[in-house]
Amino acid sequence: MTNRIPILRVTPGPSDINANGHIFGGWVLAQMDIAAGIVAGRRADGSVATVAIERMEFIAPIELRDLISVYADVERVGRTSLGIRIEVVAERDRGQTMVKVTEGLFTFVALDDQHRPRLVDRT
Ligand SMILES: CCCCCCCCCCCCCCCC(=O)SCCNC(=O)CCNC(=O)[C@H](O)C(C)(C)COP(=O)(O)OP(=O)(O)OC[C@H]1O[C@@H](n2cnc3c(N)ncnc32)[C@H](O)[C@@H]1OP(=O)(O)O
Repeated sequence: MTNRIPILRVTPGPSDINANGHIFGGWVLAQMDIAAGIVAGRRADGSVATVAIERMEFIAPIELRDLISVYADVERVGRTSLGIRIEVVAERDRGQTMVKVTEGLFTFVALDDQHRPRLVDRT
């Protein structure tokens, strides 16, 4: 994990805290969607849209001062769709502690100019 390059590095803000004092799941889900969309768009060489969140697991809470790294990789290339696996790691205690906080598998569809599914080059 430590040698991999994250697609995003980001910190949550005070407005992202929920009633438990942790970060809203929706905030991290949005970061995952952005990172996975970048990877899917690169692989599909153009526009993509999220069609499904096939799996999403909140493993550990995110804290306000965490530095969040979002990793995303192409897991599957279909006819017009791509499966992107995402892992989110929180860095805390000035880099002393790394915690895997969420993981997920999102499906994207490559889009043409009319926003309809477009074939992805599978070679
Ligand atoms: C040089 C370029 C660099 C680019 C660098 C880019 C950087 C820039 C990054 C920005 C990245 C932004 C990322 C935005 C991410 C959003 O936020 S998008 C917003 C939320 N999503 C939407 O609004 C999409 C709404 N849905 C739709 O418009 C339509 O459902 C779609 C996506 C056009 C698909 O239409 P459809 O008629 O359902 O398509 P259909 O032919 O039935 O299925 C197409 C494929 O999807 C699969 N599929 C459909 N439904 C499902 C499902 N529920 N579960 C699993 N698979 C499914 C099908 O199995 C099929 O797969 P293939 O067998 O072809 O591989």
